[in-house]
Amino acid sequence: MNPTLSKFMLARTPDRILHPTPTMNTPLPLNTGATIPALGLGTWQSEPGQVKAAVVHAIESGYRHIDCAFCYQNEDEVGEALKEVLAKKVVKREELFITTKLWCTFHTRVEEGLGKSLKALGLDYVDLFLVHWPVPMNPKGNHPLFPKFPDGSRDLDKSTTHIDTWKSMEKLPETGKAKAIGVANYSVKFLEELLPTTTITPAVNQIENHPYLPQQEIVDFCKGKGIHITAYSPLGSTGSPLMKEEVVIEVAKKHSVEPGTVLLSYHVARGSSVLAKSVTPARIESNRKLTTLDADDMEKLEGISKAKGFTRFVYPAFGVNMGFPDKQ
Ligand SMILES: NC(=O)C1=CN([C@@H]2O[C@H](COP(=O)(O)OP(=O)(O)OC[C@H]3O[C@@H](n4cnc5c(N)ncnc54)[C@H](OP(=O)(O)O)[C@@H]3O)[C@@H](O)[C@H]2O)C=CC1
Ligand SMILES: O=C[C@H](O)[C@@H](O)[C@@H](O)[C@H](O)C(=O)O
Repeated sequence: MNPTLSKFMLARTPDRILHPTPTMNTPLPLNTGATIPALGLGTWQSEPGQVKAAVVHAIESGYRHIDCAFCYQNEDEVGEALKEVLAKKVVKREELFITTKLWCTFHTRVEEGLGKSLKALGLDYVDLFLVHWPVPMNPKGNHPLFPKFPDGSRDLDKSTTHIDTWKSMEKLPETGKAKAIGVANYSVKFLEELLPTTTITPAVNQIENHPYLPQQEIVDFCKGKGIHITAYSPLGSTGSPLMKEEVVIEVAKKHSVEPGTVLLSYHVARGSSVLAKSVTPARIESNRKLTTLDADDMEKLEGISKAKGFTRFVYPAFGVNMGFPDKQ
């Protein structure tokens, strides 16, 4: 083993680097006994008209993990892509890892929410079903996805809580329609509320995560509870601003790789899986590459937010204290 890596693993965080030679489909363990491929293709803001081709291209070029959500309003097109690759026998269903998410206006209609996604995706089951945000919104408001009050604030459903939502989520694995269940955008505060009430521990917490927002507290907390972290917006979301970050470029040059490779590999080095969105064929291909980062690389990447502070790119105006340390 690389002596620097070995020193890092022993001296700092013993089991932090799980896969010294990661690949896009390195299987990372979930608390269900299943595994999740290290890299997934994101589909948020992938426009209808573009997302089918992106998903087909990704699967044909080796991706096995696709991240979807009902509120992305493109699951029918993702479904067309899945139908095509399955019909062409590029891949078998059981070789794919498909995630989707329960939208906020469906917290009191969990089975119905999953059913809508399954229908759009053309699937009998998903590998992972996540509560998208721990915030129920009014199912009978003035919009099916984003109900608002006249003053523009989000119309929340205060008659129920994310804890009630999880009780309904827990009924899904026995139906076979969701192999695993989990959460997204949960802070330590919300997990501390939820975990004492559960019969099934969430398999995954999908969170915004990148060198501008390392979220060490929730990463460590989840690790202690056996909850796998999936990192979203690893490139800094729309426009991929982190690709231009000097330290990232420096680490990429050292390894003769693209900055994207560094940004994606950072998560796998922490034991997390990671989602990168692109509808551009060359980027979908380039994002497949992961590399091994050593202790010095990780320290440099961790130094970015120490020097510049935190930046969170995805913070919808729910008007709720999410318990994120960078937002208090
Ligand atoms: N649970 C949740 O609440 C959330 C989940 N997610 C999930 O995570 C996924 C990834 O996060 P997302 O916010 O989309 O952002 P990413 O960090 O993946 O960045 C996407 C942006 O980077 C561009 N890009 C992709 N690859 C490259 C490359 N190699 N070089 C230059 N630019 C590149 C894309 O452009 P282009 O497409 O034009 O190529 C797009 O503008 C989402 O799509 C979604 O599936 C994201 C946010 C919230
Ligand atoms: O998954 C991506 C994001 O969470 C996205 O679904 C939300 O930011 C949504 O657009 C909102 O405004 O609440």
